[in-house]
Order: sequence, then C-alpha cells, then structure tokens
Amino acid sequence: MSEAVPRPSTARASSGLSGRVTVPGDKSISHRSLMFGALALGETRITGLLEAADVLATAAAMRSFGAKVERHSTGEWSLHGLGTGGFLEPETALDFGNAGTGARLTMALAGAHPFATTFLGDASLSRRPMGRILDPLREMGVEVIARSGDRLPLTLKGASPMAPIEYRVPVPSAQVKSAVLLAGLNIAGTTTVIEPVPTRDHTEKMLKGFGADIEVKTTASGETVIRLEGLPELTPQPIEVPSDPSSAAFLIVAGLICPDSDIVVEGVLLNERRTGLLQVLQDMGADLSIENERETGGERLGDVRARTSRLKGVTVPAERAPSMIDEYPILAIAAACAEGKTVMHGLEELRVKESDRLAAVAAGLAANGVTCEEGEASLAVTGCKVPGGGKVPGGATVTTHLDHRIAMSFLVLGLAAEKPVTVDDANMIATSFPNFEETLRKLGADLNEQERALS
Ligand SMILES: O=C(O)C1=C[C@@H](OP(=O)(O)O)[C@@H](O)[C@H](O)C1
Ligand SMILES: C=C(OP(=O)(O)O)C(=O)O
Repeated sequence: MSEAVPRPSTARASSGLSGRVTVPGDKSISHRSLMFGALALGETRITGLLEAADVLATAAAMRSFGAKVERHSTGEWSLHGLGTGGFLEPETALDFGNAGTGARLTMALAGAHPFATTFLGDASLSRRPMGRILDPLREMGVEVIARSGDRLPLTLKGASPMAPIEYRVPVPSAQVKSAVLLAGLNIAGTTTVIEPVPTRDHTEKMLKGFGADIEVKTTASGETVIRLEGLPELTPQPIEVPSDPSSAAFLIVAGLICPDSDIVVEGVLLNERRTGLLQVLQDMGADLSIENERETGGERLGDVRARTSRLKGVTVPAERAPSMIDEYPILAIAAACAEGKTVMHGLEELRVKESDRLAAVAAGLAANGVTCEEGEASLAVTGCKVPGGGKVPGGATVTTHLDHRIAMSFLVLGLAAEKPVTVDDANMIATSFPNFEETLRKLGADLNEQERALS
C-alpha cells in the first residue's frame, strides 16, 4: 500500500448529517478470528469479517501456514484449521503491510514452531518496535534475527521443545499480552501472563470460546493474572464479528461537531475495555445515547446515536488510555471543536503506532489554526468554540505519515472547520475502514464533492 500513488482528499464544512449507517467488523476480533480458525481442527465460519488490508494480510499469512481460507459469495469466510502445532513452514516471507496487530500476533504463532518464518512490512511497520514481542519469545527459546533495534524485516525460528514462561507485561498492550498467550498455545505446560493494567480482552474471551483451558483472575492489588494450558485442542466456533468501535468513533464525532446533525451507527461493539472514548465524550457533554442494546457471542453491542452537541474541554486521566488507545486522534478533533481546554495524559504509546500520533495530531491541529501543547506523553488542545460561535480555522493540508487514523481524523475536522482541510494521502484508510469516505458522504458530509461534480 505504501507504494501506491498518494491520493489527497478534502473535507469541507458540512451540516445536517443524518441517517443510520453501519461500519465494518472489528479489526482486533477479525485478526483473531482468522488466527483461531487456523489453529482449530475443522471448519470455522466467520460473518462480518473486516475486509481491509490489515486483516487480509493476516488471512494471507494463515494460508501460507497451510490453512484453507476461503471467502464465499455470501460474504462469509471459512477456515479449515490445522490444529495447534500444525502450521507448516511458509514458502515465502509474510508481508504484513501496515498491520501491527497482524504482524505481532502472527510472530507469536510462527515463533513457537520449529521452522523459519520471515516478516516484512511497509515503511511505517518497519519503524515500529518489535522488541516488546521478541523479548518474551526469546525467553521461550525462539531464535530471532532482526534488523537493529528489533525492527522488521525479521526472521524467527522456534526451538524444539520450547519453555512456557510467566510474563509480566511491561507496557499496557493487548498485543503483547496476546502474543505471549498465542505462543503459549504451542508449548506444553502453563503459560502465565500478569497484566498490571487491563487492556482489550478479545484474546482471552475468544480462546475460552474455542475451548482452551484458560483462567483469568484479578488479584487483590488489581492485577490480572491469566493462565493458559499449552497444546489444547481448539474447537471451531461460528463467529459474528461486531462493528468496530474504533471506526464508529470517526462518524460519532462527526455527528457531534457538525451543526444540525443526528446520526446512528448501528451494531457497535461495546466491550467495556473499548468504550473509553464514549465515556470521555459524555464527560464533555456529548448528546450520545445507546439504543437497541443486545448481546452476541458474549459481547455487548448497541446502536450509538450522536446529535450535534456543545462540547466542553475536560481532563482525560492516563488510566483511560488502554480503553481508547486508538481513539486519541479523533478525540483531539472533538477537543478542537469544544469550548475550553482538553488535556490528555498517558499518551506514550501513541508515539509507536502507525505514526508518532502525538506529533502528527499536534502538527495537524497547529497547521489548521488550533492551539495545542505537545508534551512527552500528553496533549493539551484549546478548543476553538466560544459562547455563541467560534470555529476551527482549517485551510491546511495535513501530513498523514502512512497512518489511517490521522487521515480519517483530519477529514472529520474539515467537516467542522471554516476552510477546507486536505489530507495528503487517504490511501491508508483502506487498512481499517475501506468505505469510510463513502459512509461519511452517505450521512451528508462534503468530502471531495466539488471534485466529484467536476469529473
Ligand atoms: O490487540 C489488538 O488488537 C490491538 C491492540 C492495540 O495495540 P497495543 O497492544 O500496542 O496497545 C491497538 O492499538 C491496536 O489497534 C489493536
Ligand atoms: C494501532 C493500530 O493498529 P495496529 O497496531 O494493528 O497497526 C490502529 O489500528 O490504530
């Protein structure tokens, strides 16, 4: 994707957004569905899989290990898995493009097999730290050959046999927690993960659903201890992937900051480890409601209704970060359209995402006339709203640094700014939310409408 010709995109002031829309399947659950399907013996059927570049790279990787992965004309996917320990040596290197979750979790799966697997990624993924995954894998006995600083490209080769470990996750990261558990699946004995700060729990929930022997306990001091018995026989499960709250976030904020708007995003995953943004927006005074709440496959879902709101600046404590880690760029846009200052703490992990999101957001806001202060791990945004008026000036072109969430966030800003906002490259949006621009237009947003009219 990084090789594609850049595709600039421009958003202009829009009002009266309305309608009901859905967003694609959750990215975290989609990656894991393919992985667990490849590990289970027999057929796993998946509906609602996110068909975006990140997840398609994981599907290709599971095929390279020998799993039969098919997309049916109904849109349903099926996998014929190989059983734990049953992966075969891939014939070529695995290219994960822009996908951190796909690459890191697959490293854990491949690393626990006694053959060599090589991992590649685009320029963004090749800059991201992989030591956080490689350190526990090395402890288990995996041989690693990586570029300096533990970056991609890299090659892993598992030992035979490997040793189960007890691992305290040093950064709040669901990817690290999941990687240790996924490697532990292919190692005899008990793998233990201690998580000081709770992060998204899709791996634990789904492993239980597939029949793994996994136990999750919270200690008196509030830590989570997860124990997994290795070499389970995983049983295929039908999976319905709920809509991604991290994608819904862009539309919800658009509904709140554009005048005279009233929109509904249907069937959004409301897992409590993913709802931090909704809580913060409510604290800011957002007119949000959850309708038609229901449960599917052990997860809570609901239709999220967002109406134009007068948002006020708030302080977002560091403890909120794991439950909204991918939502800070769009929260910063909501903050720019609020009255008063919003201060966000605990943002160190934003520096190692698809881009340095803290720097990218601060630069994009400043270019569009919004006052903000970038700290080492914090961001303070002074909202442009004042009693009776006030708008973000806009008018700039924002550098997206191969980061889908930076691209989507600044397009949403353009809908509520005085002058149009352009992003230098909208291609990367396809890594997580391929029909984002079309969905916003369906709600009535002015996204490239002038160019479309001229062509
Ligand atoms: O486990 C996952 O599916 C994810 C975990 C998060 O990353 P970290 O584990 O690095 O926080 C998140 O940013 C990413 O989009 C998806
Ligand atoms: C950080 C993200 O994804 P990943 O780590 O999977 O690249 C994201 O989607 O915002």
